[in-house]
Amino acid sequence: MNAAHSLKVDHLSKSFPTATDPLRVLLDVSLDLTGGDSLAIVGPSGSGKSTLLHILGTLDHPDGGSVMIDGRDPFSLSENELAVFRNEHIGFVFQDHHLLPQLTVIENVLVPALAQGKPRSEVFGRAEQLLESVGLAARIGHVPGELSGGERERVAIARALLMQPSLILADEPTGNLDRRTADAVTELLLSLQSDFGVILIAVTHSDSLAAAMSSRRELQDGKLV
Ligand SMILES: Nc1ncnc2c1ncn2[C@@H]1O[C@H](COP(=O)(O)OP(=O)(O)OP(=O)(O)O)[C@@H](O)[C@H]1O
Repeated sequence: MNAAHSLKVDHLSKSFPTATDPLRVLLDVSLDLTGGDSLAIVGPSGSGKSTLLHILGTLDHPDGGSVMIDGRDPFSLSENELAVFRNEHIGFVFQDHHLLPQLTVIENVLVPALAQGKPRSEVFGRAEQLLESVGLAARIGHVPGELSGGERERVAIARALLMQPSLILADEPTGNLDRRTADAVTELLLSLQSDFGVILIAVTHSDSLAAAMSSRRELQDGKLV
């Protein structure tokens, strides 16, 4: 557990405008997590899982309620401050992993640091170590197109951990993988998350991923139950 990392969500709400009444997706969502916690969010299609993940990732604003990450309200920051905050505090692992096809594996892992102007020499060693942790030390000079789906997902995990985030948000991280590869990626993600004391929130339809996390909540009628 890493008490320095915290996520506190209080009475979050979000609607989207439509031609008639607004579509009320999140009505009253609250969460209280600290470093080392892992939470699976499940729920039917359209229940608002991705909407919630986008707000927790500070990629979208809530209509009401509050989000505090490490005791700070990201939505009180300016656009530029928020971009830096997001880069330093939040790692993303998405189903289609968003790796840049023209960059090598290690360059992809370095992207969050280079985007922030950190010298390559300062972070290269950590990127190498992370790639070793995910079993890809021998592949650092390859491009994503030369890797399997599970290997690409492991690059995305290494990239998400580069900036020593407080929070990792995963959207269907094993959705495109066969069962055996999915189980291996799940095990790796959870073991690194626990070693680094990061908070992990994963949206998933996978029962085996949800069962491996320390808690599981369902989004139902705009609330987590
Ligand atoms: N930008 C938007 N504008 C209008 N409606 C939206 C917008 N984004 C999402 N919605 C609607 O909000 C609801 C929740 O969508 P969301 O993508 O969060 O669901 P989900 O639980 O992640 O679904 P799935 O499991 O199918 O990915 C859906 O009815 C969707 O159509």
